[in-house]
Amino acid sequence: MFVPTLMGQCTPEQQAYWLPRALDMQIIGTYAQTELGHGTFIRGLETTATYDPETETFVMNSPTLTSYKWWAGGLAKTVNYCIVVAQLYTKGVCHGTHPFIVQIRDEETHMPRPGVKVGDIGPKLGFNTADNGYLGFDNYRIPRDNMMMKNAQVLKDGTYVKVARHGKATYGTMVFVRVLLVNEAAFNLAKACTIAVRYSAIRRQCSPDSEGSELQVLDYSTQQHKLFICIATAHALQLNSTWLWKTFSDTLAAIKQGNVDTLPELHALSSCLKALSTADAASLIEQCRHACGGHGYMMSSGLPYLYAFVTATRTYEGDYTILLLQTARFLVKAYEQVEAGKPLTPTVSYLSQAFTGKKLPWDSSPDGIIRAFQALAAGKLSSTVKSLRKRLESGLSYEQAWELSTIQLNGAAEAHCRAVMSQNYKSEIERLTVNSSPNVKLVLQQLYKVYLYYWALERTGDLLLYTSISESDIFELQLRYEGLLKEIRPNAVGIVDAFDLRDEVLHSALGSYDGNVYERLMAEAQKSPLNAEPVNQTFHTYLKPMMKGKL
Ligand SMILES: CCCCCCCCCCCCCCCCCCC/C=C/C(=O)SCCNC(=O)CCNC(=O)[C@H](O)C(C)(C)COP(=O)(O)OP(=O)(O)OC[C@H]1O[C@@H](n2cnc3c(N)ncnc32)[C@H](O)[C@@H]1OP(=O)(O)O
Ligand SMILES: Cc1cc2nc3c(=O)[nH]c(=O)nc-3n(C[C@H](O)[C@H](O)[C@H](O)COP(=O)(O)OP(=O)(O)OC[C@H]3O[C@@H](n4cnc5c(N)ncnc54)[C@H](O)[C@@H]3O)c2cc1C
Repeated sequence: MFVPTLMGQCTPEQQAYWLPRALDMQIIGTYAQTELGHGTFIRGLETTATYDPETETFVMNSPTLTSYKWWAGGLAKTVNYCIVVAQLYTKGVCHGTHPFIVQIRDEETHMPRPGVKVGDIGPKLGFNTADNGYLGFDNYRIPRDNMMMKNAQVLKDGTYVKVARHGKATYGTMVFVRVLLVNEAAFNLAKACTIAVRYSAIRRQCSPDSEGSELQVLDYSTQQHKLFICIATAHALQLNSTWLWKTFSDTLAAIKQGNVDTLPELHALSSCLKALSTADAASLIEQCRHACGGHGYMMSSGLPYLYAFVTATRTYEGDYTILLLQTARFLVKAYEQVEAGKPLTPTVSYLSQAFTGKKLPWDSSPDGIIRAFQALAAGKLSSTVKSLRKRLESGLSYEQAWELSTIQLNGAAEAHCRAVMSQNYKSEIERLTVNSSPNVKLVLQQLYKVYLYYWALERTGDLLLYTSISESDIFELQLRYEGLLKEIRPNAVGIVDAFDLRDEVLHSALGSYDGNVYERLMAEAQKSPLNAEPVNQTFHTYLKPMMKGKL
């Protein structure tokens, strides 16, 4: 995050100075925004940077315990520079949060600079190879030039000048990383399902008839139900990530030309896609672990590491709930635009047809299911806005009415995101398989249908509310879904092999290409320190005296 922020928040002159040093790793940096007391609410950050025109420096201070920076990766022991997000004061006025480049350690000795308090925050659920740190300042001075001045400037005499065309321009790095995290979710989920599918082809358990041999667990319908949605979701996330990357690049190009019109839509999309992709990836990686039974619980399966790593992505760079609520803000505005007969931006354009007051006729084709997901999102949005307005009519303030409606707002944003993801999944497959063989097309479409049927069956309650789906339609969809799992089964191992992940990347005794699961599990077990000696010292110190009644 250090380098992208240098690129996004510095003037060309500042970039010319800092970027080569960072890219050559003459300096190592991190992004220190979150504090002990505040992560989500950026405007509530307490670290201060007060401009002193006499010395042309900013004085950095951490006025309270809760103002200490907390969490930045590499901060504890590795980095010597930081991007610090602090409340800017000049001429006695607070201008809100701004980013500053702050040297925290000596470039030669690596000792913390006087006035800097820095350390490690301690062990975490995962990410324990990263020294996430804390950081506090006591009247620590940095040169005026170290304020990142692309979007706002403080002149030598302390005059504050706003440059950016958009109020949230300084939040740009977060948007960028949210876009990258969708790709990261796809990659890690692909790893988990490669491990679980390969293992399920090796693992045999139970014999349905007394004569036959034990089945590969991959042959069980329930196992296919657990795993094939993981493969389909990895594809869906990968294709959505490519699409989102293009949307991001187009918006960035427009901003460079001075046009910020598409930023709100990009923010709404990157927020909900980051939220849903990280949450889905984390829960499906856990499902892959369940699919590997007891051996999935071994660290040597690789799955606990993956889960611990990915579950953090649901929180960092904007918590799941918070980001869905950002998308909900955008959706409520879109609803108001429909009411006012105004045009809508592309990803919400489906709303313009959606508020008919009638249930959408059910159609179980892939296009029909996408339209149903859109109807569901529109229906939820409409009910949410009704609740919001009812609360406003009862005399509540907008903020109070909004807060009471946030459960519904999150539901509407989730449904909208699922509809967007399904639509993108379909159009990207169509685009990418124009010249593919019929067999490749068939397999990709089978997976795509698994995604649609799975989520339609997960949301039958909502479909009953907002479409004309009947009990027999649901029954028929369930049978089609189960049939599809059997069609995919013969290709399942080939499909995960096609992720093309080397054993070194998977790092798993269960998921290696050669399938030598039991040999690898035993070899990993031999590495346990407890196996280094036949009798452990604890036997002599504790067990034996206890057994002899001498403890
Ligand atoms: C094909 C793809 C190729 C890719 C290549 C692949 C390579 C992959 C490998 C790379 C791996 C990448 C992995 C990287 C890992 C890095 C590790 C990261 C470690 C973690 C770091 C961090 O966590 S840093 C800290 C992050 N913190 C947060 O995210 C805080 C969350 N909070 C917020 O963002 C905001 O405070 C907020 C959204 C909650 C709200 O802010 P605020 O209170 O100030 O605003 P309002 O709610 O009042 O809203 C006002 C108005 O502004 C709009 N808005 C808010 N944010 C933005 C924004 N970012 N952009 C644009 N607009 C924004 C908001 O919607 C409101 O609009 P209205 O019009 O008024 O409604
Ligand atoms: C592994 C890891 C690495 C990180 N790396 C960095 C880093 O390099 N740099 C950095 O600056 N930060 C980093 N962070 C911090 C991270 O960005 C924050 O933890 C994250 O943004 C969530 O903020 P928070 O911890 O304040 O959660 P909180 O906001 O305190 O959330 C707690 C709960 O309250 C809910 N909540 C909060 N506000 C609202 C609201 N308005 N409405 C409804 N519900 C609400 C949330 O949904 C959540 O359930 C990292 C975090 C982790 C876990």
